[in-house]
Amino acid sequence: MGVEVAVQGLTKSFGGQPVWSDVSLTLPAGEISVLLGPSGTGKSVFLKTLVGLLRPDAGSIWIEGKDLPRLSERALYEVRKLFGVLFQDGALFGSMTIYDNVAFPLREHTRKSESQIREVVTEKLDMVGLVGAERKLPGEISGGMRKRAGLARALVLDPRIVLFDEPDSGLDPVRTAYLNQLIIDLNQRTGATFLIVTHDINTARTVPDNIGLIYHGHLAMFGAREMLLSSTEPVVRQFLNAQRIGPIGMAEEKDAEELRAEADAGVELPPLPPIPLQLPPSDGLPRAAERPPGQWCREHGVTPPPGSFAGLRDTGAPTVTLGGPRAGDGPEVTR
Ligand SMILES: Nc1ncnc2c1ncn2[C@@H]1O[C@H](COP(=O)(O)OP(=O)(O)OP(=O)(O)O)[C@@H](O)[C@H]1O
Repeated sequence: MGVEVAVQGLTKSFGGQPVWSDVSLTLPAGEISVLLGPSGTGKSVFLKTLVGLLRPDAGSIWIEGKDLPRLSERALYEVRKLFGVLFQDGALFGSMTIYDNVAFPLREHTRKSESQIREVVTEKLDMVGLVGAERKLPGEISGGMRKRAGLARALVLDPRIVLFDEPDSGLDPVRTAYLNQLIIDLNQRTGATFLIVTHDINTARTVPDNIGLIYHGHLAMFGAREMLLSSTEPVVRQFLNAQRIGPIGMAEEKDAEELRAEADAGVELPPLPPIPLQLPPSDGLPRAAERPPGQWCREHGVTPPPGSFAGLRDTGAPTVTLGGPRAGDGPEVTR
């Protein structure tokens, strides 16, 4: 099962330059959360800080009653075993076969015999659909396969928290859809807590239970997927709907003059698009943390954008679309 990660007042700077400050959020145990933000806002730094590769200047990261920044190196080493990390490029060793790459953490961190290692490696390669590629070198397989090999390696110690740094970067939309399905299925199967950094808006809209947005050195918002997708907060609305109109400029924040010019010209953000259904796991069962579509909006008195949750039948039973990256396209299949 996954564990909760509670971040409180986290602050990080390099050479006196703050990357972000006073970040507080809770990753609920076993749920999928996505972290968004313009380039360079420190999303990768956040992941590295969570896993203890970087020390924060201030703040706490509570996991199972332990505050990570306060731990000794030795204690931190133990807590790190709870984590699996999929780095941006898969971070595979180029001179090692896929098999040896995936086996690496087991050889480093466990006393398993080679036959036990073979069992685990084969299971994880099967999970990510890479059986048959064991003898290949990373340079001999596609980018999508390298991501999946990196994922198999991230899962090999049965982590309870998995961090994904842009798992979809460099992948075409179809491969991204497959990878997203794989992530949802792995979450369902392992029950681990997932945090995904992505720039892919479709992923952010359909995969997670929760969404966060880092902007201008702060966590602008973090909460239930429906909260962010129905938010009228300009930064959230601009980012989640991939618009040029709004406070985010090419080089971070627009200045007051640029914003005034936009207002004077009468340009406004377009209406919020409908909230899609969450992607379901392939096993046909509800997601572990699944809430009825529209529940958050109902409970908080928020009217979702028109056309939201398309595919719901009148009975209230959810209907979903299989096989595509976007819920709501194509034929409806009743679960
Ligand atoms: N080890 C480091 N030392 C000094 N500065 C660093 C270090 N690591 C990251 N930075 C700086 O921190 C800032 C945030 O970088 P980071 O890679 O976390 O951004 P990001 O939001 O993940 O960007 P992108 O979306 O483009 O991947 C950048 O200005 C970067 O140069």
